[in-house]
Amino acid sequence: MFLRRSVTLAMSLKNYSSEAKNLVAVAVNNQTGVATVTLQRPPVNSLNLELLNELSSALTELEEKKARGIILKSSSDSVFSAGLDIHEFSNTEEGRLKKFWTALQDVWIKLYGHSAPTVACINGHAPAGGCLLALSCEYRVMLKQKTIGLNETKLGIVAPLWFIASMENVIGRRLTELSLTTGKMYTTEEALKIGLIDEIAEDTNDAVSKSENFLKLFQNISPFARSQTKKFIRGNTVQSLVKTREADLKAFIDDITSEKVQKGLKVYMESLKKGK
Ligand SMILES: CC/C=C\CC/C=C/CC(=O)SCCNC(=O)CCNC(=O)[C@H](O)C(C)(C)COP(=O)(O)OP(=O)(O)OC[C@H]1O[C@@H](n2cnc3c(N)ncnc32)[C@H](O)[C@@H]1OP(=O)(O)O
Repeated sequence: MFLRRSVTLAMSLKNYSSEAKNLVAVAVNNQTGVATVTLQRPPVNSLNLELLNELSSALTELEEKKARGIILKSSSDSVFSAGLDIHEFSNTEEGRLKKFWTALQDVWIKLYGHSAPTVACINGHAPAGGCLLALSCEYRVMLKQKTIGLNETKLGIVAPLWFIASMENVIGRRLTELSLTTGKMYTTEEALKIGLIDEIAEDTNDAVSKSENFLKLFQNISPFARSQTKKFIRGNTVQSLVKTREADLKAFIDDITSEKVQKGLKVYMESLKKGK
C-alpha cells in the first residue's frame, strides 16, 4: 500500500525540476517516500526570486503528496547556500523586491511548518539565508571544515524577527544574541558544540546517509501524531510571521532601499570580490 503510494509520488515529482528552470531538483525515493531537494544555482546557490519560487512550489507539492521526509542539500560540495542573492537588493525592476521578499516568507513558512520531517544536509558553507534554511529544518548534518551563521550585522543589515526566532529555537536566546550581534560565522566543529548542528559528516555521501538515518527514526511513528506534535511546537513561531507579513515586507523594503544600507551592501560586495 505504502510502496504503491511512494511510486506515484516518485513518478509525479521526479522530473519536477525539468518543468521549471532547474534551480531546484526534487527526487523521491520509491521505497521510503523521502524526497531529496537539491539547490542547484551555481556558483553559490544564492537565493534569487526564481530559485525561491521553485523551492516554494516544490515544498507545496511535497506537502500535497505527503512526502515521508525531506532532505535539503546543495548540488555543490562547497557551498550549501550563500544566502539571499545580494543583487536582488538593488534590483530596480518594479515590484520585484516585493515579490522576492514575499517568496522568501513563503519558503520559510512552508519549510518551517512542513508536515514531513525535514533535514538540512549542509554540504557546504551556509551564511545568512543559507543558515536560515538549515535552521528551518528539524535536524542538521554538516560537512566538516565549513561555516554557518547569521552574519547579517556584518553586511550592515538587521535580521528580521523570524530569522532570530529560527536560531533562538535551536540554540537559545543568550547564544542567539551573541551570534547575531557579532555576525558570528561558526566552523562546523564550533556549531556542533553549541547545538547549531546535530552531526558532522566526512563528505556529501556520508551527510546524506546520516540524514537518511535521522529520518528512519520516524519509520514506525504515526505521521499524523508526529506532524501534529511538530505543529504544536512550531505553530506559534510560524503564526508570528503569518500575522505580520505585510508589516515585515514594508520594514524590509524601507530598510533595504535606504541609502545607508545600499552603500553598505556595495562595500560588502566589493570586499567579497577583493577576498578572492
Ligand atoms: C534591511 C535588512 C532587512 C532584511 C534582512 C535581509 C536578510 C538577508 C540575509 C542574507 O542572506 S544576505 C546575504 C548574505 N550572504 C553572505 O554574506 C555570503 C557572502 N558570500 C560568501 O561569504 C562566499 O561567497 C561563500 C563563503 C558563500 C562562498 O565562497 P567562495 O566559494 O570562495 O565563492 P566566492 O566568494 O568567490 O563567490 C563566488 C561568486 O558568488 C558571488 N556571491 C557570493 N555570495 C553572494 C550572495 N549572497 N549574493 C550574490 N552573489 C554572491 C561572489 O560575489 C562571486 O561573484 P563573482 O562575480 O566575483 O564571481
